[in-house]
Amino acid sequence: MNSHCTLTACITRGSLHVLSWGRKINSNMPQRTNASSIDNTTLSILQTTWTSNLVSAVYVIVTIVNLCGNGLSMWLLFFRTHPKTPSIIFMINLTITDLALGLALPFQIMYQMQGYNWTLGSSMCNVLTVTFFVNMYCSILTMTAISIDRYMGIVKPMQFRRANVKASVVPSLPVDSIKMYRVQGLPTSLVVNNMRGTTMQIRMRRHAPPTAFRLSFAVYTRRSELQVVQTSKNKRMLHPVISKLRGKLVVLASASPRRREILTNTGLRFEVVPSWFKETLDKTSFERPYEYAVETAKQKALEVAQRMRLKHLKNPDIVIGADTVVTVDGLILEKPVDKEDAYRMLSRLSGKEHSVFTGVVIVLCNKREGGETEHKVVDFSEETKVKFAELSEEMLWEYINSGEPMDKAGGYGIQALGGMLVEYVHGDFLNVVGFPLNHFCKQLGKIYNSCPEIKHKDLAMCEEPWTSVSCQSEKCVKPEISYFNHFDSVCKVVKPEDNKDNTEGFPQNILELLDGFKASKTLFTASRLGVFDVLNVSGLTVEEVANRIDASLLGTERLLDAAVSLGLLYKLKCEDKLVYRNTDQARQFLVSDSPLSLHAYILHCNDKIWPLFTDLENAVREGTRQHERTFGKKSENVFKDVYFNNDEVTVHFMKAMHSIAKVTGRDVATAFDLSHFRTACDVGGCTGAMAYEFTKAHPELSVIVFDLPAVIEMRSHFQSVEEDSRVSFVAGDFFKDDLPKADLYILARILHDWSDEKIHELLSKLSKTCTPGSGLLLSEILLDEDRTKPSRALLQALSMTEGRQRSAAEYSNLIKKHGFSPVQTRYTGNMLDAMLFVKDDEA
Ligand SMILES: C[S@@+](CC[C@H](N)C(=O)[O-])C[C@H]1O[C@@H](n2cnc3c(N)ncnc32)[C@H](O)[C@@H]1O
Repeated sequence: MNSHCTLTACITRGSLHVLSWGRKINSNMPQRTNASSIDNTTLSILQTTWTSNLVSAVYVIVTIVNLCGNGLSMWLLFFRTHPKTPSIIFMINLTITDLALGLALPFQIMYQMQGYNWTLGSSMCNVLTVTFFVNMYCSILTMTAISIDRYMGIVKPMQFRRANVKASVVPSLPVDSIKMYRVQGLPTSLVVNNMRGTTMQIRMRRHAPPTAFRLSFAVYTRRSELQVVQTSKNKRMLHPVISKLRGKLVVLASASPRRREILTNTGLRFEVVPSWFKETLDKTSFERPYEYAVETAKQKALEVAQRMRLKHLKNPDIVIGADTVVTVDGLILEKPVDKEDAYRMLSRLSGKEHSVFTGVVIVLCNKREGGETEHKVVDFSEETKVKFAELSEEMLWEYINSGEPMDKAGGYGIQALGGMLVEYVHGDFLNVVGFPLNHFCKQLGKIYNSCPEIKHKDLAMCEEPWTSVSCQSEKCVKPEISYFNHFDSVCKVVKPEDNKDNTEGFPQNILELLDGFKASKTLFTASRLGVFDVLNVSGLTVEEVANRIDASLLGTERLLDAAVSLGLLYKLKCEDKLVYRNTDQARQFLVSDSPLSLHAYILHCNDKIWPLFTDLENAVREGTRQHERTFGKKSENVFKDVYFNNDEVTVHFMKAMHSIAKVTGRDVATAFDLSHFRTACDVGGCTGAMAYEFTKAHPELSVIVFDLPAVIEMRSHFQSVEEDSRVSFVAGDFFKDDLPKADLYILARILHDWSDEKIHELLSKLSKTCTPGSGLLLSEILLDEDRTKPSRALLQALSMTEGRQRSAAEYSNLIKKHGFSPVQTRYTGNMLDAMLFVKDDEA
């Protein structure tokens, strides 16, 4: 593409020289004619005709080559080249100017053929003159810009990449060797050594199984220029075993966008539910590094399998967990915690070969009658050897400052900038990226081929034992109540596992959705009645619970059993009595005074959100807020009119926000390196719960919480032991009052409540307060770009007032308009994601 454009441009530009040369000759001719004899005049006329015909013939050829060449170029650049990187935009500019010239040339031909007689009037003459000059200047400027662009790409590759974050086609680089890495005979990556002795790994944008992608062309032009343009085929399930998963609820228990991309490219449909399991296993207790990776992957996958059942009320069929570690000199390197840690890791890797292990766990889930879920765990690991080039201090710091190392095992990402550090890769490239796809497909093949007609109920036939989720108590055991055994002797009972065909096409997920509201209300009611509080000390019988919560025996038994079925409580046989006990999660999140209690938020959902949902039909019909209909209150501003119109309601609302911020705040506060900020303002910071997480995570940071006066007045209800002097409070309205001065502004769960117009109002005020280099940290549930997930965000949107949920790109577009540039986006895997922006320099 590059060479093609340049060639057409050269031919067109060459024609201009011929044109001026022809003109020169011709303009000289008449002078000589005037000064000479008749014979000379005749000769001169003959020469003029001959020259003008020759020049016209050259123009005709140039016009044809120009229009065909540049037309083809345009088509390729517009429709066949993605993404539109800055280099491609330059090419498009160049092609347009050349096409404009090509379109003007026929007029020149006509002019010459008529013996340099212009018959089209002065306006047309002006248009053509302008076209010629515009073409010339645009071409010169575009070529200058291309030269600068390439200079930056070669001499300052890191900054270049940061400045062109969206560019994934590598700019043209001087190259002296190219190695192509293949998986099953097809290319997965190119490693390019350039003239400066550095190495660049060019990833294929789609890491699909081999045949799922197509390298459309890699042109090695003039021996020193490389352009790679790659297109991906429609996602199809090429591995037979992947198609066997069709219709199953497959879950990836990982927040890694790289694993998600690798699996997406197989054509597999799956949900992403990032694990909450913290990677804190003791590494020294594992003999080999891959055992650690496998165990971590297992814990992640099992945590998600259990949480989905309890929290999302879904029973996944398969949960996939993965963990990648880098090992060098007998040490296991995970993700660096800060820049210094990244520096230590990368300098260890410099000039050496290291191993990358990914442990993968496939958890097959089987729901048995009675609601219990059994898990079969299949695991494996994959090793790939990678050698780093010797890294200079400058290169190391440049790479660390690019921000890329922070969320990557070993502190580098081979598929991105980190590819430049790599000398060679032995083994599966995708394993280094984070997921050994080929090995995964083989394992799935083994599972499905050993149980060919695999269905939920048939999984039990597989050889390896199922592990049940069991009660941990020493004294208490799960009650053995086998109704089937009891009745078997008197009548024929068809057990679910005998009924081979009844689950095929059974709308399990729809039935679970139908029951979703019952499950929510069970949780709300148990919380409201204090069930989890009374069960926090020890196991109690139904009578004891009924007594303490002051409820009927029958109703309490039903509620407790429903809570057991939802995995919120255990029901145990203890010294001949049946007792109920909190599960670990209930103890941690549902007991009202536990540090991470969601109790207040659950009550808020019951009291404020539930009634709104009973009016959902009206909200959908009318597309408006339902607060007036539901609560009998007019609500121009939902905060002032609904939540803050009396002290008790204000405190309840604040408690709800407080409990969510306690659970989500740490991940938001630690999402980015904020070490260069000293003061922050948490705009709409409510009780300060989020602010405390920020001061805990960043010892140098002070945070001012800015919120409405009604909220700040009530903040004494939330004074806690962890309160520190670095958090202060200022009352005000962010639409009307000046914001406190700070280096960093935090907008956590603020923007989704407002329309684009209101957001612009707030951002414009914030932008005026900020100086260049100030930060803006946004925390929201970020929608996928196709706005189809996560459902938590989309369900929440149903009860919104004037706000809406947005994707990272949508938030970014709003914020960029106010002079901020996006630095990093982090999907925390927790309830809230985060994006960091910096204020640009004044233009
Ligand atoms: C959904 S809560 C988020 C609270 C907190 N940022 C968090 O993440 O936990 C929205 C907060 O914005 C505050 N707020 C709403 N309108 C405001 C305004 N005009 N000026 C200042 N604060 C406002 C509310 O009082 C509330 O505390």
